[in-house]
Amino acid sequence: MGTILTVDHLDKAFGKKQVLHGVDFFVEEGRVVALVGPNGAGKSTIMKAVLGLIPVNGGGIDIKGQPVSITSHQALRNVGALIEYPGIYPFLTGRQQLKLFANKHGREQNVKTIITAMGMGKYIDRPAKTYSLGMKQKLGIAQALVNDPKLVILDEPMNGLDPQAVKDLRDLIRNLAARGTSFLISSHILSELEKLADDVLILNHGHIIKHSTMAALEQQGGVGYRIEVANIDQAKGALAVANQPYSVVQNAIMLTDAKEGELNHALYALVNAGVAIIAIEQQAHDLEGAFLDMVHEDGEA
Ligand SMILES: Nc1ncnc2c1ncn2[C@@H]1O[C@H](COP(=O)(O)OP(=O)(O)OP(=O)(O)O)[C@@H](O)[C@H]1O
Repeated sequence: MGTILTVDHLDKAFGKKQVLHGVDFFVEEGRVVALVGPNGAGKSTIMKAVLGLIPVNGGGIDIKGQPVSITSHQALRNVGALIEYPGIYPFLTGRQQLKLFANKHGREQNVKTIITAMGMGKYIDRPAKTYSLGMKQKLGIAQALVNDPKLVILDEPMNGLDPQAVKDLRDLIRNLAARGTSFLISSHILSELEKLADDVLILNHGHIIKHSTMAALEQQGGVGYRIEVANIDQAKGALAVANQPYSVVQNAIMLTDAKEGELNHALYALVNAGVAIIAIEQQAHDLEGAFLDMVHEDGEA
């Protein structure tokens, strides 16, 4: 699989404020790439630049060998996007709007397919002014997908969606990616993208501070364990003697980011001290923690 999007040393300033500093990354075909970062990190600015919506001060954007800029939009024919708020015409129905966005070729079928895939059949023939926030968001995503683009750029697509809609959207994106569609998806909530993304770009203060696969980031997040004990004070004493770092939540010992052998070491110390162990649970990988550590180390308090 080749590269569909290359962002090369992108610089952007708004007035005197430098917002992007030499941003470099690429998106490969069929990959779902998460663009993650705190509020104001520059996620939307990158997306607007990739879509040729704002001028940049340096660097370049290339989609499948063609440059994109504020004056050069040819490469965007195969790109679908939802940036910030979906553009909705209140007096048109959802279906009428999708038809407006859909290319002439295969219009009827593409519109029907996306309505079914997004589960919008019940309300698609009502005027959009009667839609809830989540319905409008889904319509915006459907507009981005209706022409079966090769690259899809979605800024905070899960905003306003209920848990079922979030799951449906994830399934749809994974299916499209399996057929070769590439996605660049922003969020400041890493856990939201955990089940969805193949690759992660972490942006802080306009710098890419990490470009990694989701799998590698999960490893970095480390594994945690929760050890429930009968007597928490006795357990704390035993772990202190064994020099084992831990934290306490109610009547349980927590080992966060546990290195190999650490669980054994802690259990050995507890059993040796006669502490009754009631339960041991493995905690999910602490991705959010890994993300916050990286941003914090980079200088975001
Ligand atoms: N049109 C503009 N004029 C001036 N400053 C701007 C403009 N657009 C964005 N900025 C500034 O650029 C920085 C990056 O904004 P951007 O919207 O790209 O961040 P973000 O990572 O998408 O944030 P969020 O998670 O809050 O959506 C912020 O400091 C913001 O105030």
